[in-house]
Formats: sequence, C-alpha cells, structure tokens
Amino acid sequence: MGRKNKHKQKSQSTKASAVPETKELPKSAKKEIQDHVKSLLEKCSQPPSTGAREFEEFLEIRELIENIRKLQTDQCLPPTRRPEAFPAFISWLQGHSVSTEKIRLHEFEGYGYGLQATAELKEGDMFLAVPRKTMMTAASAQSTVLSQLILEDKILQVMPSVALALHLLCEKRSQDSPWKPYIDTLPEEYSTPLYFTVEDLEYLKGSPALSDCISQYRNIARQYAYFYRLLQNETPATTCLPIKDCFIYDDYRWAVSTVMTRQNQIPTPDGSKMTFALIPLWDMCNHCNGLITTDFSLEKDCSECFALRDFQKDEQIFIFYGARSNAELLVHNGFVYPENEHDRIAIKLGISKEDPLFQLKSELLTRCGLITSRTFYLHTGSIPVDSDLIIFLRIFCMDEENLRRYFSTADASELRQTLGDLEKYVSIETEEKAWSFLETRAKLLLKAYVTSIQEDEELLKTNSLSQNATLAVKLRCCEKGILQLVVEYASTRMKSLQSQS
Ligand SMILES: C[S@@+](CC[C@H](N)C(=O)[O-])C[C@H]1O[C@@H](n2cnc3c(N)ncnc32)[C@H](O)[C@@H]1O
Repeated sequence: MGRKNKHKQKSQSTKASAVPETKELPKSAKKEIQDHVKSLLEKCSQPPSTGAREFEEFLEIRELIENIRKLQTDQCLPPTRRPEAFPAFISWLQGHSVSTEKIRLHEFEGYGYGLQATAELKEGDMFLAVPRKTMMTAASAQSTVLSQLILEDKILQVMPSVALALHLLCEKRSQDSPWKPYIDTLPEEYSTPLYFTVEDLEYLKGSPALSDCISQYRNIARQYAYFYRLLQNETPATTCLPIKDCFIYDDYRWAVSTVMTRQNQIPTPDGSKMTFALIPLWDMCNHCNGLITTDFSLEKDCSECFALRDFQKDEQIFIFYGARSNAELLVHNGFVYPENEHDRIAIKLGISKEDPLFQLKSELLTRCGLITSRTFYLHTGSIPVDSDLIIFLRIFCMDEENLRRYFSTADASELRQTLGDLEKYVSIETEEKAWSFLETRAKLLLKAYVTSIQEDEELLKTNSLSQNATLAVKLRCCEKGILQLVVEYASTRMKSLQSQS
C-alpha cells in the first residue's frame, strides 16, 4: 500500500513537467470531437449488423473516427526513432540485471526488429531472463496514477488488457516514466487491422477474417468513445491522468495494438492467477513454428526463454507464439505466416430446424458434446478435417435408422470415438453424403473470393500492394489453399468409397 501511494504521488507531482507539450484544441474543435464521440458511442452500442450491412455500418463508424482523427492531428506525439532508443534500452535492462550476452537487436527484412544470436545456441539453452520488475503489467498499472480509475471503472476491472493499454498510454505521455527506455523502443505503428485502409480491407472480401477485422475496429472505436467520455469527467480518478486532455484516437489504437501484438501471460507473484504483461526485450522475438519455450520462474520472479531449436551465430532467434490460425495472427498479431502448421479456416455449419430429423440429430450431437449450429474448422496439412467436424457431418447426413442405431451406444466417449474415427464408416451412403456436402461447401466458399489463388500469387509478385494489402492477399491465399485441400481430400474419399461399393 505504502509503495502504491509513493508511486502515485510521484506521478502526480511530476505531471506538469513530465507530459510533453500538447497543443490545446480550440473550443469549437473540442465540441466537434465530443459530438462525433457521442455518435460513435451510440452507433457502436447497437447490435452489430450482418451481411452486406455489416460493411456499410463499418464505413459509417470509420467516417466518424476519421473526422475525429483529422481534428486531433496537432495533438499527436512526435515520432520516435526506434534504433536511436536501443542503447539506452540496453543500459536500462542491464541496470535491472538482464543479461544481453547471448542476443542483440537486429532488423530483419519482413519481420521488423528481432533478436539475433551472438553465439551458437543449442536447443533448450536459456537465452533470455527478464525480471518482473521491468514488465508493465495489470498489477504495475495499479501502482500508478491509474490505480483509482482501475478501482472504479467496471470495464477496466474485467478487461485487464484494456487497463494495460491505458497504463502504457499514461506512461508514454509521462516523460519521467520508469518504463521510458522500453516505451521508446516500441514500433511507431502496427499492421493490425486497426491500421488498414478501406482499400486494404477490401482485399479480404470473401474471407471470414473480414468480419473479425470489422468487429475489432468497432470494439476499439466503442472503447475509445467510452474512455473519451469518461476522461471528460472532472473526478479525482481522472484529473491526475496525463491523458486527461489529450486522449487521441491514434494513441489509443497504438496502445491497444502494442498490447495485442506483444502481451504475454504470466502468473501473479503468489502464483494463484495469470495476468497480462508487456515483457521488455522478450517482446522483440518474432514467431515461427515450434513449441512454447517461455516459462515464468516464480522462484526467481522472472520470465525465462529457451531456444526452441539450435540457432547458429548471427541467426535470428524465433519463438513460438502459440497455435493460431493465420486469420488470428493477422487480426491479433498483425502478420500472416504462410508456413503456419496450425493454420485453419472457420466454417459455420448448422442443422436446419426444418429438417424432419432435427430432434434426433440434435440429441445425438449433444451426446457427443456438440451443438446443432456452430463454427467448425478446416485445417492445413494432409488431413484437413478434425473429429468434431467428422462427427457433425456424419450426424448431419445420417438417416433415421442409423441415428437410432447410434443411440444404442451407451458410453458417450465411445460414441464420440466411433463417430470421429475417419476409418470407421457409419454406412457408405452416409459417408458419400458427408464428403459430398463438404466438397460442395468448400467449393462455394472458394467462389466467395473474387480472385483465384493463381491470380493472388501473380498480384503478390507485382509488389504493387501496400504492406497491409499484401497481408490481406497473403491471408486469402492461405485460406484458399486450405479450401482446395479440402476439395481434393473430400473427392479422394468419395473415389475410395465408390471403389468399395
Ligand atoms: C512481439 S513483436 C516482435 C518484434 C517486432 N518484429 C518488432 O519490430 O518490434 C510481434 C510483431 O513482429 C512481427 N512478426 C513476428 N513474427 C513474424 C513473422 N513470422 N513474420 C512476419 N512478421 C512477424 C509482426 O509485426 C508482429 O506484430
């Protein structure tokens, strides 16, 4: 508690000198922003539209945001030059006993900055240990000027990564922040969908990821409007904040993207819960296929990172961020990884209530732990279907006789195992129906894209696209690749069934 107050007082007492000069907005501009924010909050609080209206609504939200951005142009912070901040960052880390012996910061084409091995590393070697005291966490936010707002605000209480984003923004606006050497090394902007132009996003037409990008944009717009209005209130929780009079949309988008693309989960000091953290230097590692090799040592109170394979001297050291599809990587991490072993595409499948066997199918699905309508996944690799999807397709295509036959399997896990086993057929007819349905669905999904995979590959070769449009085209190439695999796989299965019948 004592520590908390000390920090709070320090930040408060230094606020006037610490915050970089921000141009005061004319009253008329402030009023205009307030009006746009009000409309934004109203629009984003409505249930989101679907179908063609979804994109139209996105354009309306976007127009409000662009109006706000125009009025805030003069309030943005001057750009920082990342590499110039590296020497102070390394000294700061060394001052916190972080050894940088095995790594150096280096720029890698196509990856931004990353970590380079200064000597050969063997798989399993520890190359980095970063103590908690250097990290920005939901808990460290509570020992700053933000503590009161976190205590009072219901959104901040339930959304720790939003609290982390505001924590980062407050510290960025405060020149004597203990994290300044770290914050100065962060990218100036990101390639999350929040930075996509309308043209960039249009390259995602036909992809299920477009809806995810729109929904992210809308959520962040709503959060921005919410906090903008909250910060207008003159309360003890807000008046001490360095962002009180300069809560800029571009800054919020930057902070949210920083957190989205760089955060990791670590345990709280007592090990009882997990919390979000920005981990300096560790967050300079880029991603490749592999296994998670970062661990938190409660004993040493630091995050330890081990080599996921052997790395030669001067090679880039990669880590594995986790099993995410390319759509998830684009939306949450701002990149697409064509070699992704965990790539998958979402498809929504459901059984119509008009189906005369709906009740029977619904009950059998429930016994297998599934519901009648949900999102399934098609995967990259030699077997693009998983057991959930196979079970669903089989039940979806079964006739009454088969449905009743499978009801007699008393053990639910045995039922799941049987129906999810590719090699065990329900009946040739059900199999044919299931694979034919999947093939048709995959072909339809392929048709939803305006271009073919070959046209996309040609387009990428021209190098004429913006960086973000390139990501969008890369993503739709990966998705079409999976759908083509599914078409081929389903057709092979059908051929094999025909040869058996
Ligand atoms: C945790 S940061 C890694 C450091 C980052 N490159 C930098 O310059 O600060 C994550 C970001 O690195 C980039 N990145 C990571 N792995 C990548 C990969 N395999 N391919 C392309 N970009 C990657 C993406 O821009 C992502 O948002």
